[in-house]
Amino acid sequence: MSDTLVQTPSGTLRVRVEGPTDAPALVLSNSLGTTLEMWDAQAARFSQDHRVVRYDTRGHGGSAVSPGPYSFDLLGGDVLAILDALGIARAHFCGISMGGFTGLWLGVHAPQRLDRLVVANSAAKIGTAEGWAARAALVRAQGAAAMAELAASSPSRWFTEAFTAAQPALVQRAQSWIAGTAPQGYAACCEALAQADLRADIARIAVPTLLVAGSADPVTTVADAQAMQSAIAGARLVEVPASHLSNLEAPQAFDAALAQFLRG
Ligand SMILES: O=C(O)CC1=CCC(=O)O1
Repeated sequence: MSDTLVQTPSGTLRVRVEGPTDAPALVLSNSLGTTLEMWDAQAARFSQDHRVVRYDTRGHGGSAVSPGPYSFDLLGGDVLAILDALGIARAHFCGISMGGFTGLWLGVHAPQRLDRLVVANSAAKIGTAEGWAARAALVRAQGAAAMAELAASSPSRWFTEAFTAAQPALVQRAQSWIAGTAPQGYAACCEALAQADLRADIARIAVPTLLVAGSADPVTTVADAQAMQSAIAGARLVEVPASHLSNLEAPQAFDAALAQFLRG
């Protein structure tokens, strides 16, 4: 499987494209501390009838670790650069957590590039500015040691205890993504999250929107998704039996919700 490197003025982005070139495009955007591989199951399924475009968010995986702090103007602009490079005028977009926030940004700032928007396990304001700033400072100060700690504690943020016990290989694979994330890139994304707040803006989102919430998500809660549903006209909300990385913990429910929504 070969990846494409898309050039932007501030570094390259690792992009993987699968599926028929003339099919509707579906962009998949990863969460903090993961890579485009988090979407393997969804890419296998949806590339049957979509041109699936997934990428490593800046600072992650094989994408540039450009100097931070980042912002969602930058991370959203990266998606537009990918669409431009691939000659895609409009796409469906599905992002999870930080990737979901990128989707909200696109819904507010670049709706002309979106067909349908899926925002999974996310919120118009994720966590607190202080919490993200503290995490970024720790990672910048301690580097690899801090990333190892974050990898060790990631199952409690990402998965239910039952899933962690039942699926150790998958959980270890997810931990390998965060353990392999460049500290400077991770910190720069935490700094973007610290500044990110679209609560006053998401009412402007007019593209058809699906919100996916994990019933056991301690990071971005069902209440966060309900608040977005109240703000975004016509938004649908589906709750799946999972914690934060719901596409990994409940792929059948996640994929069914996504497939039904994309069918229109
Ligand atoms: O802190 C985490 O690992 C969970 C998370 C918050 C934003 C995101 O993308 O992941």
